[in-house]
Amino acid sequence: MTVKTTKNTDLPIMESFYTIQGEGFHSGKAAYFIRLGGCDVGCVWCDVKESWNAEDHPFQTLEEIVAGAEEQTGKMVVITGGEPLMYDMRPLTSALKSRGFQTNIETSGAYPMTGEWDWVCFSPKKFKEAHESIFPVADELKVIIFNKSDFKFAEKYAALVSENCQLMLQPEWDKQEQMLPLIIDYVKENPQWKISLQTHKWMGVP
Ligand SMILES: C[S@@+](CC[C@H](N)C(=O)[O-])C[C@H]1O[C@@H](n2cnc3c(N)ncnc32)[C@H](O)[C@@H]1O
Ligand SMILES: Nc1nc2[nH]cc(C(=O)O)c2c(=O)[nH]1
Ligand code: SF4
Ligand SMILES: [Mg+2]
Repeated sequence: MTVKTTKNTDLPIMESFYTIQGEGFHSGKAAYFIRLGGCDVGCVWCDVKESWNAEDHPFQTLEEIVAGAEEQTGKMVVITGGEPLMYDMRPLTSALKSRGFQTNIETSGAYPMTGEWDWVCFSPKKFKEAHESIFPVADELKVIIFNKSDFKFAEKYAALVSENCQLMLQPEWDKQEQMLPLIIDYVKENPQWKISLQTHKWMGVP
């Protein structure tokens, strides 16, 4: 019998799945998602509240996590959650990169940046201030538009990220009908922004 011990590089994993990146700059590409358990940001409209309590999700070793990625054909991995930056992301990203994976992260930026990333999608939240370490390394700023005041919130972060950061506005899923027309008008007036839709939900894939 082998006894499973918990190492401090183990991580709580809610789910892992090979799908199509539905959102943002890499939308439409095949990607293996690894969803970490644990988030204390508390977005009222969060579409994955089951992820919040880390204790609900079993720990996996780095070897187990990477083995799951290696079962798939694609080489792009998206680390999401929950809030991945609640954990030190150096061991996981280094293990993935040493096996030739592209490492992408979806994060609120509410915790200090750790890890070795090929693509950083920064989605700031009103519910918990972002840590300044994310501003220079964000490749993509993806702001969720839940109400009109979120355009001003988006511009506040656009001024903080680097000049070549991609600027994306994504309607909150349940507010799409009201917010999408406003987003369309906004992007026409402010063409530095692009629209991001949650296309996986339209396609009926995870
Ligand atoms: C569930 S979060 C997990 C990663 C990280 N905690 C974050 O918020 O970036 C993944 C992405 O989904 C977005 N998101 C969450 N709930 C949403 C909703 N109801 N409508 C649109 N986007 C949503 C987040 O802003 C984030 O960009
Ligand atoms: N297909 C798909 N694309 C996504 N892009 C970001 C997601 C996330 O929850 O982080 C997500 C997701 O949950 N599914
Ligand atoms: S930060 Fe991300 S996972 Fe956490 S509550 Fe907000 S949307 Fe959900
Ligand atoms: Mg999602």
